[in-house]
Formats: sequence, structure tokens, C-alpha cells
Amino acid sequence: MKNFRSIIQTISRQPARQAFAVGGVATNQEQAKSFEEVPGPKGIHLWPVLGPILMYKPFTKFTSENNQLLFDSLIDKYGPVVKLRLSELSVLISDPKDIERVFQNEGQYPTNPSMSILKAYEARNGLKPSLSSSNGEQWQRLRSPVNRRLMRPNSATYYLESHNNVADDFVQLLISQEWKAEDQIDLLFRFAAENTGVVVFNTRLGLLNPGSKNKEEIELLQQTRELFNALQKTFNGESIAHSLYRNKTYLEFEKAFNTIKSYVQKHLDKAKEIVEQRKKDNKEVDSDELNLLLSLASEKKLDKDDIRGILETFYTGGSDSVAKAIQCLFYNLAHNPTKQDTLRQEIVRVMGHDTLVTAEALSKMPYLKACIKESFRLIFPTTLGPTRILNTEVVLSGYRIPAGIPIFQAYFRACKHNFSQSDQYIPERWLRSNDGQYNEQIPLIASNPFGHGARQCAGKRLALQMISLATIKVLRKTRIELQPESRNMEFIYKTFVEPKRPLQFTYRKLD
Ligand code: HEM
Repeated sequence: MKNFRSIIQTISRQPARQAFAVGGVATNQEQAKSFEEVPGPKGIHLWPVLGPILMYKPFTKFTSENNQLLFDSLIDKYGPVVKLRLSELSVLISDPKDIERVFQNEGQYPTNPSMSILKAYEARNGLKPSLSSSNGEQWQRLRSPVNRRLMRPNSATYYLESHNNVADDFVQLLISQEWKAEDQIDLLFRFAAENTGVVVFNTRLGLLNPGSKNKEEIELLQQTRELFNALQKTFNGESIAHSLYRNKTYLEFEKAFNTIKSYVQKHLDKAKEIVEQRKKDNKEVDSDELNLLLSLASEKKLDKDDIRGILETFYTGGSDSVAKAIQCLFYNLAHNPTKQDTLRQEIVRVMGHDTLVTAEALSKMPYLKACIKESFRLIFPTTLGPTRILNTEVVLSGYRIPAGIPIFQAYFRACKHNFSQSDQYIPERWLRSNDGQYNEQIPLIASNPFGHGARQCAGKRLALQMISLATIKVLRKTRIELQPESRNMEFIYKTFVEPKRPLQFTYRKLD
């Protein structure tokens, strides 16, 4: 019962058509096989409620934490398109060509499923759907101003200096003492929240100040953790009834979200005052302003609730995800010391004695980019890639998938099956030769952890900047090693990927 909820959460919403030749498989709508013929578990396995329950323990060996193994086994058994019952009748795809086709057909307003607990929270508090929970024109109304500000090549560069400072504080703290395994991920979480805070609140939160007594920020951090704990309970099925009534998990989520909301509100109010003052001084914030908070606060087409909702999505979207991504990258580098050495050499060569990592320096570190991409490929950050619900019928691997069927994309599988020596950490595959081609034939669509198309991650550039800075600064000062008990770790999926047991890194200081 527990486990199918995690999937239910993952699923959600909405709506394409067309047909192509796929390696000898059916080619167009007319020739393609019908939806009824899509392979997959049959009979009671397709019943609502019962179907999903039957996929997990005690009926099978799978749990929500190892959903990838379940999906892998289904694809092994049934092929590249599997029909299955999650909260709704859905399909699971894994062929990069199919994934590409879904994106080609996602339309102007790509639809994602939203988190049921967030939907419940917004409905109970009379709030409009926020950026991550909205769809259609409402989504585009919120997303366009964000794109203008954050999807430009230089939009993360604006925060580079502040992010350098955060990374310096992080390394200082990291090497100041020996950290227990469970405190190491907490430190990464603080690092990610501090960096995201610079963007969302336009200020430092002080989460990396040893012994900080800043109560409000400590409470914010604590409640951010609580938010993810509550979310996890909805993903793994511990909480089922949060949509029906205010159960314990819902109350925890509500308390956490209220804390984040009022913190965002406070900073938005301040930003509005600055914008008003600038108007009075005839120095109006212009549309090219790169400061996200100030520029959103001056946006005429958005009201205060819209802006607050966007900022909340950013703050929550940017903390856990980045912390876990850095953890996996450090794990891969520690496991592969020669790759770590090669990366350190690149860093030292580009940086020399400079301490400020500039945009120019980042542009000269292809091996760093390759290390990050390979880490995402090898340990994919989420159970699946983005889910889409298309508005028109689409033909996938020779089967007609009607409009409105949630399409789950097994990116992790595409990452495994379309690469040579795919269980090895080989950043070199992502390096380009002089003609601009990758060293290896790579189906790009299969390995984009940030999603794709109009709805791809709005914080991608910021996330990559944070991860790069943490890596550069840590590798310049230390050699990352793993204690024996943390080697060959199993990774499981909660909201994001994490090690089954806390990882014990040793950061050995370099001369
Ligand atoms: C390693 C870190 C991260 C990963 C793996 C990640 C991944 C993703 C993915 C897969 C999506 C859905 C994309 C789609 O449906 O095509 C998404 C959406 C989003 N992400 Fe991230 N993300 C990360 C970091 C961040 C950061 C740092 C921020 C903000 C500072 C952020 C903000 C958002 C927002 C606002 C959305 C919603 C976009 C929308 O619905 O229009 N993410 N992210």
C-alpha cells in the first residue's frame, strides 16, 4: 500500500499525435498497433488501486525506494512501451527516440503532474496554483517572466560572486573539523539552501556560520527539512489521506510551508519597497535587471501571490536537489581517484592562484562539465525523468498512445542502455573533439537530468553553477576519499537519489 503512493505522486497530469518509422517498427497512426495491444501486466494488475498495490512488497520484491528496479524489470519483460496501472492507466517508456517524440509533441504548455499535498495545501489556503503546480496558460503566465530572467546564458553569472563567497564559507567549514557521515549531508543541504537563498531572498541566510544564533533562518532551515520529510511520506505512501483531510503529514507540510511562505513574503515586501523607492528616485528597475527578486518584484503582470509562489518554488526546488547532486558527484570522484586527479589538474591549470571562479574560468573547464554530466548519468537524480500528459495521440515504438495518458519516462534506463561501459564512471565520453562532436555517440535526450523543452528545470544554470563552485573549491583544498564502509554503496530514491546509508567522506587536506 505504501509503495504505490510514491508512484501515484509521480504521476499526474495531462496531454500529441503523429507517427514515424522507428527502426522497422510501425510508422504512422494507421499502421501502428492500438493502445489495447500495448504490452504490460494484465487483468487485476490493471485494476484501480489493486493494480499498483500488486507491484510491491509483499506481492513482489520491490519497494518505493527501489522503483527503478521494478521499472527495469517491467521493461525487460514487456519491451520499450509498457502499459501499467499507477494512479491512472499510464505508460512507461525508455527508448530515447520515444522520449524525443514525447517532447516533440508536448505542445505550447507542457503538462506535468503536480504533488498532491501541494495541491491540497494551495486549495485549503485559497492560493492560486504556483509555478510547479500549475498547467496551461496559468503556468505560462508564471513561467515567461522566469524564463526572461533565468534562462539567459548570463543569468546565473549575476550570482557568481555571491556563490563564490558561499562556496568559500562552505569549504572553510568543511575542513575545520571531522564531520560525521550524517552531518556531511546536512552541510551540503546548508550549502545548497544558502546559495538558493542568495537568489530567492537576495541575502545571505547565514546557514554556514558556525554557531549562528539567527533563529529565524535556523527555523527556516529546519522547516525546509520538515517539508522534504513530509513530501517523502506522500511519495512512499506513508501518507495517503492528506488530500482528504488534514492528517499528521499534511499538518507537518503545512507548518513547514507556512514558515517558508512567510519568510518569502517578508523578503518580497522588502523588495517591493526598494522597487517603489527606486520609482520615486526615477531609477526604476528595468526589464533587464538580473536580480531575480527585484526584477520579479517590479513585474507588472504578476501580483504578489504569483511572485511569492514562484519564489517558494525556487527555494524548495533548489535545496535538496543540489545537495544530493553534489553528494553523488563527490562519491563518484572519490570512487575514481584518477578522474578526480584529472579534474584537479584542470582546475589548477585554469585557476592558477586565483580564488574567484569567474565565468571565463568556468568556460575553460570542459572536464568539470563532463564529470558532472557523467555523475548525473551514472546515478540518475530522480526515479524517472519528467512525466508528460499530451493533448494528442502519439505513436511510441509502434503503439498508439491516446491523448491524456500519463507518459512516464525511464531516463535512468536510457542512461544505462545507450552508453558503452555504462556501469563505469567515464567523464571522457562527454568531452568533445575538435569538430565539436562528443567522444561517444550520445543520445542527449536520454541523459538530461533537468528535463527538456519549455518546462525544463528553471534553476538548471544556477544548479550547475552551485555544483561547479563546490567542486572546484573543495578539490583545490582537499582530496575526497570514501571510508571503506561507504564504498560500493547502494543508492535509493526518496524525493531525490540518496545513499542507502549516510556516506562517510574524508576530506584530506592538500598542501
Ligand atoms: C541538481 C539539481 C536539480 C535537478 C536534477 C533538477 C531537476 C528538475 C526537473 C527534472 C524538473 C522538471 C523538468 C521537466 O518537467 O521537464 C525541474 C523543474 C524545476 N526546477 Fe529543478 N532541478 C535542480 C535544481 C534546481 C534549482 C537549483 C532550482 C532553483 C533555484 C530549480 C528550480 C526548478 C523549478 C522552479 C522547476 C519548475 C519548472 C516548471 O514547472 O516550469 N531546480 N527541476
